[in-house]
Amino acid sequence: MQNAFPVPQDGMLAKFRRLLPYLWEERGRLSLIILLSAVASALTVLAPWPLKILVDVALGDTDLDGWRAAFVDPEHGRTRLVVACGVATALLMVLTTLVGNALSWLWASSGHRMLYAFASDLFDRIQRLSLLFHFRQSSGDLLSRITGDSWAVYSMASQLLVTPVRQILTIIGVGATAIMLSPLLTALIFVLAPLMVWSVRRFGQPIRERAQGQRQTEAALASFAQQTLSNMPLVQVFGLSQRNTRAIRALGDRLVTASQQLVIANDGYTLVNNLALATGASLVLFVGAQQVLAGDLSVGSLLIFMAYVESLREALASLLSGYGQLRTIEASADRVLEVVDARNDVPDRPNAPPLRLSHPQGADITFDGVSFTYEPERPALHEVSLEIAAGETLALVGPTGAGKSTLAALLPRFFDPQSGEVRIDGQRLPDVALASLRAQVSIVLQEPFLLPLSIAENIAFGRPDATENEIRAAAQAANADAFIEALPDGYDSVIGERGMTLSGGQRQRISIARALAKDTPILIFDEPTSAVDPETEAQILEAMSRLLEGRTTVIIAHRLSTIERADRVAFLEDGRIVELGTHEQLQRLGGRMARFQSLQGMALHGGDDG
Ligand SMILES: Nc1ncnc2c1ncn2[C@@H]1O[C@H](COP(=O)(O)OP(=O)(O)OP(=O)(O)O)[C@@H](O)[C@H]1O
Repeated sequence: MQNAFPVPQDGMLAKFRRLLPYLWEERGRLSLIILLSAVASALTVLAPWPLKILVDVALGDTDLDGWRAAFVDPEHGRTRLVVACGVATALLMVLTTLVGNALSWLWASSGHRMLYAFASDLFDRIQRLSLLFHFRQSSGDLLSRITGDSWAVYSMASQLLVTPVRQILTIIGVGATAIMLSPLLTALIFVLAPLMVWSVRRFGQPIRERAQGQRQTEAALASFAQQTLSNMPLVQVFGLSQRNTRAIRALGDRLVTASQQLVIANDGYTLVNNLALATGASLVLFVGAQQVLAGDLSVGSLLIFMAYVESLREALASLLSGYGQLRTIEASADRVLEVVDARNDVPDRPNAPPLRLSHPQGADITFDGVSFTYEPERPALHEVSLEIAAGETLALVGPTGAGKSTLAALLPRFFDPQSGEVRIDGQRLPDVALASLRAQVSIVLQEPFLLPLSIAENIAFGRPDATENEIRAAAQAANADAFIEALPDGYDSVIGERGMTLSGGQRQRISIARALAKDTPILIFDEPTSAVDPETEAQILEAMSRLLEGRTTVIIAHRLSTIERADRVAFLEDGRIVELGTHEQLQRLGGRMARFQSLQGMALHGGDDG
């Protein structure tokens, strides 16, 4: 499928800068997160200190800035200091947990708020893009951009702001405290830590690759299952169930292998991680012990260093892994910014006036030298000119691919012609507010479109303020009231709920009722070709006649019975109107339309109610 997006050219930082407004919206919470991160870093630095004081002062003989004198009283020996160290350790642990919880809570709420604000803006943007864009872009791809790639804004805040602030503060705090205790050991851990992190990262790479492999297999399995489930009639008629089950099992086997490989890679990573930590810790222990023996370092300070080795390794690893994820985040940012930057083919001019209609019934429609092309080399419409008078019903007839749907789609501005213009009551469509134009147009599609809502809601779709009586009146006029009333929940029956399904003819009558309820002066009707029984067809035709009254209707007609109801017929071939007139005129002319009709005789007459 052709991609509807231009290739993004910006650098990584420029892309991230464009997502900053979403972070700015959360500035209050983010500031609090940064403040709490500083507290968390301070707690990490303080955590091993009670142990040092316990070892050096309470158990040993060092007098640390008068601590010994203050806490070790001659009466109770060292007990008071031991208790104080125990309480301090417990307090630090509780505080660390509480601050960690507060941080998780704050980040969960503001991170997700940013994510959903961004995803809903993206969804809104996608809904406004022209149908041309949607023809070119698969809905699955757009869905993955909304639900998957919009996480870029969350990950960006996390990896470029929240994590680095916390880890850099920890590194500074740990580094400064360590230098005060022993510059030599500090130098050693600062040289060792990046090496330890590098070795861990080096062996961590296969995990990412294997995790990706596992996700791809999972996605293939889900997509295969989804395709199978949505094509059940085909699966059953062609007896594909066994073949499909074999394919699912094969995918399942691949998934098992991928999961095993991931576990092996994870175990290997943990092993390297622990080896790296053990090497670093034993080197610090060795050099530190020499210093203790030489009287240059206390035992408690050595214990602090041992704790700091782990804290530093953790902080650096987290910083580097965030850095490693930047490319992935950038790839997602690209995909969401592509949607943000996608050119809107049907721009809505700011401050455009609303469409003003000048007839009591319907509106004059003019197609003036309109050309349109989906793909450059295959024009779908060639300089089509056509006038439709207010209140007239015009049937568009022609072979498949002639351009009937394309011509009709220009009216609600699903897309704009590349040349020529469309006017309603003399006003060029791009000159009026898009919403006001679409408010005057109803569509009944060949494939009736119903949402999993109640029948009443489906009818009132284009006019949410319709009263119960108006909904019922529309259903009655569409010959739908009787079958709706016969349903267990009547108008409150929800489509698709508890197996509630409707026949093609019933669905069609609901979509006619919807158009009647919207009650617009302009109607586009794509006539259903599906074979319905003569009684249902007669009911649809009768409902359709009521629908056409007092409106300007463009009807893509496939049946003789419909063509005969139209005031005029435009016969299209290869994107051109080749004949135009009343049905009788075109019959008498004995030209393309008459020939087409006689060739299509069976289809045109087959469903006719006459
Ligand atoms: N989404 C699209 N992308 C590319 N080309 C398209 C697209 N839709 C239609 N076309 C092409 O434009 C031309 C006109 O198509 P259109 O659907 O308007 O014809 P139609 O007369 O309504 O046909 P049908 O009766 O089969 O619905 C055809 O050549 C078709 O292949």
